[in-house]
Amino acid sequence: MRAMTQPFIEFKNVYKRFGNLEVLKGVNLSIDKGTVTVVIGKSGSGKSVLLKHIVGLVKEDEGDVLIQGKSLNRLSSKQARQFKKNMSYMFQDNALFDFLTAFENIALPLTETTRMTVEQIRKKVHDRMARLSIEGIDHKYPSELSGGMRKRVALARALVTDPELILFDEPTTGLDPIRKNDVHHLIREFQKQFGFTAVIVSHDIPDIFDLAQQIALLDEGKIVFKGTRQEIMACEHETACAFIRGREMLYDRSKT
Ligand SMILES: Nc1ncnc2c1ncn2[C@@H]1O[C@H](COP(=O)(O)OP(=O)(O)OP(=O)(O)O)[C@@H](O)[C@H]1O
Repeated sequence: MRAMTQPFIEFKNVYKRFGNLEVLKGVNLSIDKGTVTVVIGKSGSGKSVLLKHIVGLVKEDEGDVLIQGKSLNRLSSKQARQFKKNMSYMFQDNALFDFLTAFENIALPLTETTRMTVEQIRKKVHDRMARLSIEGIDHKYPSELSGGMRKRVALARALVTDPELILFDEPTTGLDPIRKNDVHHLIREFQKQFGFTAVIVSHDIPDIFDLAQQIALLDEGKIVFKGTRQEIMACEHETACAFIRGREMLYDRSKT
């Protein structure tokens, strides 16, 4: 019975501090398999730190992060390897390697983590490139591509291993509103097609809500609101409402 309802990822009372700075102060969040969760919150509130717990780049001081009911810290090295293999991420700051071509960037997770042949890799990479409409740029370096194209290459790389889980940290940073919507659309389409679980940190409010089954607001070190798009937009939760109203005003201004 428990197995039926077990979340894919669960933060249980997670605390994290850096020196004197307490960033997470008892985070509780459940993420179900195959769903999209959007994490919002003020700049510096700890959204990236939250994501980095899942990747293992940051370790909690107190509490626990569970993957399918098992503490990340208690996975055997084989289980940890398996989990990492089934996960990919698209982070704003380490999007692509400048010294690798578009093809090499997309192929990298396959060359690093699988024993696929050169031909199998070529097929897989070209399939993802075709689905993202970026054929013919195999030999281009990131510096030769537009911002929107670079995001597509990063997305192709995140998708190339058929991961069960993809973490997106502000995947549309630096794009204009049209290209932002373009990336949202691609994430939504691929999530529907491949069914991966997604956790997206985003400031694209309210547009990003269209993708999400669950929206979580991180504020003062805690998840103070969890709900659907309809629930947050109904504006019945004071903090969540104030946050999205503030953001919407900024968002509308940036569109004009
Ligand atoms: N490795 C680290 N060492 C020290 N401080 C850190 C570290 N990582 C994050 N922080 C601090 O933790 C706080 C939360 O950072 P985080 O990047 O998670 O915020 P965020 O909500 O993602 O912000 P933004 O929306 O601006 O990207 C910040 O004050 C940051 O400086």
